Amino acid sequence: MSELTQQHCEACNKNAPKVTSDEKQTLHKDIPDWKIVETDGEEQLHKVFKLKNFAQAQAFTNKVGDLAEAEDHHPAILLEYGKVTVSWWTHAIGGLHRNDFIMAAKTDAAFNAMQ
Ligand SMILES: C[C@H](O)[C@H](O)[C@H]1CNC2=NC(N)=NC(=O)C2=N1
Repeated sequence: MSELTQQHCEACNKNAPKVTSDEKQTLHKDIPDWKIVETDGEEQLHKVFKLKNFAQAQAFTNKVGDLAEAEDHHPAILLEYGKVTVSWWTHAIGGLHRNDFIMAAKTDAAFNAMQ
């Protein structure tokens, strides 16, 4: 499990630093299944999680929501039957902050704990 799961988000404002491309490469190695995609000119982390049915997908969605509230860092989540798509990025800076990699790692851990 990535040691990012043990870390916590720092408060973000518009002056917070985006990850450099070196940091991005290093951090991505801890969460290799996440895709880095550009949406409306802003980089985001995306991953699709497959679950057994709607109830399981909803339970996982709620866990991710609880993590988000605990860290005051919030994702976009698409809940479908047997499938949850999670996207992390930092709205305040229009891109990726270290927080997003921490939250992606915590999301993976929450998923793994349900299996
Ligand atoms: C004050 C509070 O920390 C901010 O509004 C937070 C809330 N959650 C957030 N979540 C994400 N993903 N990006 C942000 O910039 C952000 N800002």
